[in-house]
Amino acid sequence: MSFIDSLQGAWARNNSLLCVGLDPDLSKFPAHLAGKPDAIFEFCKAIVDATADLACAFKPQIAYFAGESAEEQLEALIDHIHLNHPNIPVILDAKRGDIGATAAQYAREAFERFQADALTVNPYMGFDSVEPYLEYPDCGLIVLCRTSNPGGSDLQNLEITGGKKLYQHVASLVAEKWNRHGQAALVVGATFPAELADVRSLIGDMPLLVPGIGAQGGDVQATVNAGKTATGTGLMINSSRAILYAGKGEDFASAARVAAIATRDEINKYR
Ligand SMILES: O=c1ccn([C@@H]2O[C@H](COP(=O)(O)O)[C@@H](O)[C@H]2O)c(=O)[nH]1
Repeated sequence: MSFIDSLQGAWARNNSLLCVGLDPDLSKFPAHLAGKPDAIFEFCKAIVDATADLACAFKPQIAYFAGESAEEQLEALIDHIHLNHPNIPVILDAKRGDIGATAAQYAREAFERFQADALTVNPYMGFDSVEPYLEYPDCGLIVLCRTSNPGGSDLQNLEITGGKKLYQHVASLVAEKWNRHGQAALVVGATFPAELADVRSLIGDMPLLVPGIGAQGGDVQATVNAGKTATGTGLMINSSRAILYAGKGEDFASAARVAAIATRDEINKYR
């Protein structure tokens, strides 16, 4: 099944636009996991199993695994999700971007080694740097457009030809030219709801991955109002730290579930 079909199924089945981010930071783990060789896998598996009926997607951020030389635990985690929660797509957040020959290897890594359903990519190097990912038409290609961090404005808000801003150009370029197989989505931060509404007006119903609620303080009501489609979907609203570290003890997964329910329900209030 394609990423887009799987996402649409999860939106409907779980009645949820919540993407649970998997950013495993050992320094924030509960004490009983300290020193365990597979602590990252065990932590993330418990979060996944506690939230799978509440989510439309899972988003592991590769840096948290690679920084601990734990890529094998990432492979095991994605295998676990596919086996036990086959209807929830996995977005590998790696923000790749390089010349075509290298991008082809990044595509193999994401879609063949890790078996991710979608990958985040950086558009800065242009079309030939994203073309290799189009060889995997069932996999999602999620392109950075207007990121949630304050420094995103340094380049993405620059006015380019015709008074357009760079992020607006990226949105239209992806929607009109790069999305040859209907597999594309964009990243737009919840911390910039006006730009989120602007991007939605440029791209039709293309899905948006929206980080920035929770720990980054983005407003849920403004985010949903700005980004939803006419059917009240179109969004993967990510929260990582606010869910993962909602509890500090052995019951961390139950605490994460409570936080995920509250977030899903708040999102649903405004759909
Ligand atoms: O613009 C962007 C793109 C990606 N991210 C990633 O999303 C999560 C956010 O984590 P929180 O703990 O919910 O703040 C993290 O993996 C980032 O790398 C983003 O924040 N903004």
